[in-house]
Amino acid sequence: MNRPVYVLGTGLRKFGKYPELTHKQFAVPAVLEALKESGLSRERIDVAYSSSVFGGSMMGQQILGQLGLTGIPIINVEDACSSSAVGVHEAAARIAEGRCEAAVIVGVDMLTKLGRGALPLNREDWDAINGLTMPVLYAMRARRYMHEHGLKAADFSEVTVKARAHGARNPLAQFQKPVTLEEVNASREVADPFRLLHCCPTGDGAAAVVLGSESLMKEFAGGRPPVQVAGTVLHSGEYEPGPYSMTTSHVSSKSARDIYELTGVSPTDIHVAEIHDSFAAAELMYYEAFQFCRPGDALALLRSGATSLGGRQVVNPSGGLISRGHPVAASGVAQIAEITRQLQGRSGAHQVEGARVGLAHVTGGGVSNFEHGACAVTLLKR
Ligand SMILES: CC(=O)CC(=O)SCCNC(=O)CCNC(=O)[C@H](O)C(C)(C)COP(=O)(O)OP(=O)(O)OC[C@H]1O[C@@H](n2cnc3c(N)ncnc32)[C@H](O)[C@@H]1OP(=O)(O)O
Repeated sequence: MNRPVYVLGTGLRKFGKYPELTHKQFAVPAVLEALKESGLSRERIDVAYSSSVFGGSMMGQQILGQLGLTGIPIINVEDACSSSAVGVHEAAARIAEGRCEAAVIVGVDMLTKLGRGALPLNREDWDAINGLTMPVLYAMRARRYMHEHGLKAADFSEVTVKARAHGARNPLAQFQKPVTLEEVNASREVADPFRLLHCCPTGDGAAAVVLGSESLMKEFAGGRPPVQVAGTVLHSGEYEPGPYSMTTSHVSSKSARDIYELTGVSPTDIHVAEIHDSFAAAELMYYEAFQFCRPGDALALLRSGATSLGGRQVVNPSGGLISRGHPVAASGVAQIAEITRQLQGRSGAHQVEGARVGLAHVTGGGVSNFEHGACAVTLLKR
């Protein structure tokens, strides 16, 4: 059985710093917003998926219990940055297979509670013991990319300038102030070649979506254009014992190939994408993984303006992880909510005009000998 699945509702909190709130307090309004948009009463929700990497055990029960959404399966999903997109992947499969009619998926993380500095890593992991924090891991990949394609560190700054220009138009972004190339290049060094403004920030965030079957979509469309989940793909990296390459994005390239094959959509059909720009260099690498350009042409694509608002294939209109923010477990579902609103023409000053096909890509999890822990891609169509 393979039934169509739709996004019935979205809930997005403004990302930022909320030290006075608990995870539960911050996430509940996102779920309420998504439920309200969906038009579904709580009794119509069959299953819930909840993600929080740093919030602690049973976060789903804490959030949904507050809303009286109990007595249904509540499944807590942890797959680092991809966590809540994995929840969407699983929920969509349940609905497509006819095992349920409606699901709510929520992601929340409050990273400011962790204090300053890089995100804490697993102290039993070999790479982590050797100091491979996320900025360092991506810095190594960026150095290799510079070597292979003749880029300078300052070239990555152009990604940040675009991200911050987009974020400045998004009232829900963590950073809403544009920056200049000079400001990015003058920001403090974090991990060569990255400076502070090449990195996504740590911050607090929560987002939710409600997915449902076609019959529910018809019953509760609420006057908004229906947005279908045309396909989802989930891959974990290959395990490679011994020396392995950290400089390529095999798992994202494989996920991109698979989503195009699964949906019959080609790279040039994508009008809008939210791509995992955790560090500025990553956005360029992922242009190539998603075949928006040939290997080595990513900087030229960026400079052409094609991926900026007003361009033909806009990447990260929300500001992406660099400007909208990256509260780990909230990011995947936030991207999917963002693309849904884009396809429905509801994105205000950062609207991609005429967008009908969009994708969300999130990848993460640093584990020794794995390229990435999990990469999730969701393709949405109006
Ligand atoms: C495998 C995968 O692919 C998984 C992934 O997604 S990897 C990505 C996961 N996320 C990360 O790794 C987060 C990356 N960023 C960081 O670790 C941190 O931002 C950092 C280490 C670069 C800086 O942290 P820090 O030095 O402790 O800065 P902090 O004390 O928090 O902030 C100082 C100021 O700089 C600002 N700031 C911090 N990080 C910033 C950033 N990345 N961009 C812009 N401003 C930033 C803060 O807002 C703050 O400003 P105010 O004083 O005005 O509030």
